[in-house]
Amino acid sequence: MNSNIIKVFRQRSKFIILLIVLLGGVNSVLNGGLLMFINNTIMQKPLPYFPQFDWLIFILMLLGSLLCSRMFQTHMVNMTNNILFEFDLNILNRLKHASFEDFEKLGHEKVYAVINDTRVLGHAPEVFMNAFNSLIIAICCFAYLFWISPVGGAIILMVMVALLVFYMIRNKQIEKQLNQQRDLLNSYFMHLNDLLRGFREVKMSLLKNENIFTKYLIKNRLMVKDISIDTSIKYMNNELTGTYSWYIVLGVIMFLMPRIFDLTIANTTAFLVTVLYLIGPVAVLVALIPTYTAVKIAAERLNSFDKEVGIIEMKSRSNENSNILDKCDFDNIRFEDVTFWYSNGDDDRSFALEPINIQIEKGELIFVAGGNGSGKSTFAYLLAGLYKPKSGKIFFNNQEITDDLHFQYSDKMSAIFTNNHLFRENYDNLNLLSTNNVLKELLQMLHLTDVVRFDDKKNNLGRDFSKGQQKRLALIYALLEDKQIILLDEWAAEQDPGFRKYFYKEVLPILRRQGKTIIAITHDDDYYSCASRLIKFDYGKIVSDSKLTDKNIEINCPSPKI
Ligand SMILES: Nc1ncnc2c1ncn2[C@@H]1O[C@H](COP(=O)(O)OP(=O)(O)OP(=O)(O)O)[C@@H](O)[C@H]1O
Repeated sequence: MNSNIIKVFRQRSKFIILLIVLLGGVNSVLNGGLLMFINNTIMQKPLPYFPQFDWLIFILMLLGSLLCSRMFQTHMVNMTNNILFEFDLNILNRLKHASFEDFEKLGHEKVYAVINDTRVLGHAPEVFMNAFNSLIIAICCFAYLFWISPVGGAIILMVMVALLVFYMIRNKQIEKQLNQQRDLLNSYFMHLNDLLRGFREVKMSLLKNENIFTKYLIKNRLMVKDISIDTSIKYMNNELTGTYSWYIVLGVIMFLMPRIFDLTIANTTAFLVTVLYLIGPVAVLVALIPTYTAVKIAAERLNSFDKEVGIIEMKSRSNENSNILDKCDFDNIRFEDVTFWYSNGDDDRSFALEPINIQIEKGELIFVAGGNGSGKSTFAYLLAGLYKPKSGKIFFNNQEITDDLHFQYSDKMSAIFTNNHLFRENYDNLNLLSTNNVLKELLQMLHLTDVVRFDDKKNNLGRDFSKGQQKRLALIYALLEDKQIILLDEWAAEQDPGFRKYFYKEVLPILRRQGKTIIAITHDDDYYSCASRLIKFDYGKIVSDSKLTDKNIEINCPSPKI
């Protein structure tokens, strides 16, 4: 089982675990005691001590058991919920510190499925503790049976062990099916993700609508249903075998044992009552087998999730380097022989960027151009610190960006990617109130004044915008973040021709005058002359890098003070 999961269990206070085990143990012994008490009363055997107070002892045992039971359950509820919380926290922490690269490889569906796994794991202690209690009761019962008749006790023990072996063997087959079910859950979330994100496209095509449901989602559920029925029937068969084996045991006690071992009626009755009493705890122990299998599978999946997301040591964020990049204003970024590639397998590179050597200076307005698939966005991800170079180095103000500086490096710039996401909440704590004059000027600059709806209560803006308006709003948010470097990936693609011209000829120069360094990926060759530098990519390689004349910088345009 994964070391992290064990850590979550181990982190519980030893005292609480000991208390729970103790309470469970005492309760089980009291339960066993109550059974013997009842048996003795049936057999009309008086108690060896204080027989005249048997009723009081019975009540005291009952109260003791109730009290232990209640305390045990309360602690269990607390522990289970704390563990569930810690599992959630563990996953959220992983995501918090995960790199974009790891997350991209992982996919959304695995995150959803792994959250499911934590639910299974969180309830594990409860089940195991109940099983532990049942085991103690079973041990007490067997001790009692051996005490009444060692041979009889041995026979029943043998039957039980045989049953257990039978269950274990059958369970091995079921485990494979449960693993299959878990794989199907992953792909179910993947298709569901496709459906929910592409709902509009699905509704536009009868064929797509039909296929995504029948060939993927419903087919997946059908397979899960079939496997689930099969495993449930296997478990049911196991349980029926178990239950009816008990009746055979009862038959042996009733008809065979009195004859073979010469048991008295009183002893036979004691045997019967004890075995009947044993059915409950043994059933709990047997029910543990599927739970154990489910827990094992969930733990393995969580383990591989941990590995895929990668572990980033928290100390790397808290060391003395932590604010090394904060201390200085942006001066330059330098790529030294930076390479990157996507791979299908171990050595199979589907696309590779050839070593990049460039230097970006403060105040530049760089356009990055090139055909589709030439590597512009991959370069942008490297520049943004979302991808780490496979080889080579990136320097920020001559400071090498080592692994522990990557998050800070990314934080130095604002980026708007092609498939930019507008968040529902104001996670950046921006001032989005209607009283913010800077915001008002930016809205004016990007022609959104009449479109935007302020929500002063939530310090947020309404979200009903067209694609082009969303990009403009994203740019406003990026400018409110007030970072010195702005990275734009085909930002103007959704803008109308008039606004596009205004953007290239007026907005970008204003931003430049304010000291921003802008790197914009663009296919708008009509406006390449607006840049101070043009970098062209082709087949993963920079094929040209030319400085242009700064003719568009001095434009008379109202300049918002940001
Ligand atoms: N996550 C990924 N995994 C594997 N290959 C990828 C991934 N992202 C991009 N690629 C591949 O890398 C190559 C370069 O892609 P990139 O997105 O950098 O091109 P681009 O120049 O930005 O193209 P476009 O102008 O179409 O946006 C493409 O061949 C693409 O198939």
